[in-house]
Amino acid sequence: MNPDLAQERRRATFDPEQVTSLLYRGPENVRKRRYLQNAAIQDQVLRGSKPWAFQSRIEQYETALQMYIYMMNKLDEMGVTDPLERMYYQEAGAPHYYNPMALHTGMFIPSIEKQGTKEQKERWLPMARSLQLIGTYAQTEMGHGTFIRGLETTATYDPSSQEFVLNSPTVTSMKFWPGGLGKTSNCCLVMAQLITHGKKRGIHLFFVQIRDLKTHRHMPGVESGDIGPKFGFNSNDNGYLKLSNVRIPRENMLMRYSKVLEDGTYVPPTNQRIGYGTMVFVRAHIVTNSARGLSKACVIAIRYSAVRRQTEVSPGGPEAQIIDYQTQQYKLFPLLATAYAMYFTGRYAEDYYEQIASEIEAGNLESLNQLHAVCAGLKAFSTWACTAGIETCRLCCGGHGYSHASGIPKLYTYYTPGCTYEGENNVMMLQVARFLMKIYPDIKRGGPIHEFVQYLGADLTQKSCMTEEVALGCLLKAFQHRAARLLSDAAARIENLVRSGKSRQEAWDASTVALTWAAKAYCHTFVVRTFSQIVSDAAVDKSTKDVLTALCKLYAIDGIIENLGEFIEDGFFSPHQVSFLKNKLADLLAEIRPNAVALVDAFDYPDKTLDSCLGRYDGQVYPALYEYAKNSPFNEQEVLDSYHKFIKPAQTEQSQRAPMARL
Ligand SMILES: CCCCCCCCCCCCCCCCCCCCCCCC(=O)SCCNC(=O)CCNC(=O)[C@H](O)C(C)(C)COP(=O)(O)OP(=O)(O)OC[C@H]1O[C@@H](n2cnc3c(N)ncnc32)[C@H](O)[C@@H]1OP(=O)(O)O
Ligand SMILES: Cc1cc2nc3c(=O)[nH]c(=O)nc-3n(C[C@H](O)[C@H](O)[C@H](O)COP(=O)(O)OP(=O)(O)OC[C@H]3O[C@@H](n4cnc5c(N)ncnc54)[C@H](O)[C@@H]3O)c2cc1C
Repeated sequence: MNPDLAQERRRATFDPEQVTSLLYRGPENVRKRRYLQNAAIQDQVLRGSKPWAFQSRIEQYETALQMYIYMMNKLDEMGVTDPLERMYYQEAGAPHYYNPMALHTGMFIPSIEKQGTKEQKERWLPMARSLQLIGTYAQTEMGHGTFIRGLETTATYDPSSQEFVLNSPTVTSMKFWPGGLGKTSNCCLVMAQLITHGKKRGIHLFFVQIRDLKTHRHMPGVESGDIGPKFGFNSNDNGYLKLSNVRIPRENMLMRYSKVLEDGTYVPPTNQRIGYGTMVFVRAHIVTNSARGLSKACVIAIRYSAVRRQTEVSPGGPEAQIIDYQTQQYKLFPLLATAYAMYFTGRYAEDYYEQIASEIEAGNLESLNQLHAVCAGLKAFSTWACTAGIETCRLCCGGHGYSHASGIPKLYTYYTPGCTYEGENNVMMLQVARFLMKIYPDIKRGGPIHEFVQYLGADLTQKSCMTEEVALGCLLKAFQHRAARLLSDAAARIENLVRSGKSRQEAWDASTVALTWAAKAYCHTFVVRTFSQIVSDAAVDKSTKDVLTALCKLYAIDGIIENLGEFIEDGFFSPHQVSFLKNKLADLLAEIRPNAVALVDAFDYPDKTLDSCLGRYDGQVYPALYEYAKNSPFNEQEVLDSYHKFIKPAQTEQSQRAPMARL
């Protein structure tokens, strides 16, 4: 054990086990999580041969497939059915690979479960669970990802044969990006424009078999393939799909909410957006996923910062641990606080999703819009925070952060597409703004509205209650004030533009930056509120609560300092109050410092999950880096063939022109 890291753990003022328990919802869940992680870590088959980063793309794909299929079988044998528990096992078993069948379990099966009729579930789910059907969610096209009402793939109903005929009429209508579509899947749910009786009825999901179930060759009229290497996700065959007069039976349209009868009569759903449900479900889960990504980067960067020593503080004295530099703390500790904030908010988002989803199941769609706004906003807010945070962690590791040995570049390339997939973040924020603007008149009137948004009607002339002590309640009020004011500013801007003669749509289009500010501020407030609520309700001892409260305050204060203009432009904070905040920020960095390592230990990631030479629990960073470097295929030969092919001839040629000087 590295002595600095051992010392850090002795210095902690709280029991990390209590925090682990809070993060993973109780000691029983922690026990199960550890059991599954250990089972994966100890499994020889999952050890792998060659480090992930040294493999070709095809090798990465094949290794990922082999490992995930093995793990699916193992999980079935162990009787583990809960998706989260399955994920814990997989995360420890194959942390380096993005599962080529992720869309099968993450979107294909859930879509059938949520949007299929009883008969459709009976028909497809057993086959999907036994991998006879391997499916994906094929919505995005080359020409459209965001504006899904503009999708071009058509599904035209032919009453004479009671079939739908699917077509990709243009190059841009080709499905493009769906995970596992290229080579892995033999079927997919295709989002297509339904046409019956010659009329367009909007987009709907259709089950389409794209490959023969025995030979895996393409079905007639189907062309599909891999889209090529990407920034990350390279063990996944994100694919393209072109459909030419592909016929499927009427029963293959997912008909739980909307139907096409035998004669082609269209029965619309109660709410046209109910068919977007799978996206809402995934968005709710992306929040905790972002917390996972950012927390892993924090574990790596904070442990490494405790081990790494750089620069004599006084001439001839010992070099300081880099974690002792206040600037390093200012980069890392707010991110640590953000990771905790996102874990707690993710838990809230998942619980809220389950609550509203069961209301929807029971036929009550009243809260669908609000659920959509909450999930869209938190998905965007959390993925932005995660991606930016991972990059800061990488920079905090200096040169070694740039190596795959650190584990951070892979985290970055794995998490950054979260800002784009499942709804591009700016577009998601505009959906939040749309929801807020829609209820704004009710907010202003003081009409009955959900407690999430009540504060948005607050008196905007009020000033901050902040004192030198910097209470959490005052911090939350500051976020509420900022969100209310930015929303009011955006609304006022739209009204002014309308009064000046613009149409409502034109006024909206000319106000999307202001609307996005308002939506982000709303999401930020949501996170601060959730974090402070969970910390204040947490059943932990006083020393643990003190540490978590310090983290929560740091999250809030850092959020204010980073967006200071928005908090002071209307005079809400006085210059005096801003200096209280700045002083408190510095105090909190010092307060968190002795607990930083214990706070990352509390995330409880085994070394195998982190897959990082810098983030090892034992802090043996330097021997690990040396081992990793030795593994490079470059080092398999003392002299590479390329020396004889290129360098030697070049040297010979050069030396003929100018004879080599004696060394
Ligand atoms: C994977 C999860 C498994 C979970 C298992 C359980 C836990 C196990 C743990 C495992 C961890 C895994 C965690 C997650 C891992 C992440 C890995 C994921 C891998 C990658 C997957 C990527 C997949 C994809 O990207 S699929 C494609 C996604 N595409 C999009 O998101 C498209 C974005 N565009 C849209 O959503 C729409 O087009 C939109 C909203 C921009 C505009 O739509 P539209 O034009 O129809 O609407 P508007 O005119 O703007 O509004 C009209 C009206 O509709 C309301 N509305 C819009 N959307 C919705 C909705 N979704 N629901 C409800 N209502 C909606 C809107 O509010 C308006 O209402 P008004 O009342 O009229 O104002
Ligand atoms: C790794 C990865 C995996 C994916 N997996 C799947 C999958 O399994 N299945 C699937 O169907 N799709 C998948 N996708 C596709 C993904 O869902 C889309 O890329 C995403 O929805 C964004 O759409 P787009 O690419 O059309 O972006 P665009 O909409 O073209 O966005 C480009 C820019 O335009 C801006 N913009 C677009 N519209 C608006 C607007 N109305 N207002 C303001 N700004 C706007 C955006 O903010 C962005 O800056 C995946 C993508 C990636 C990267």
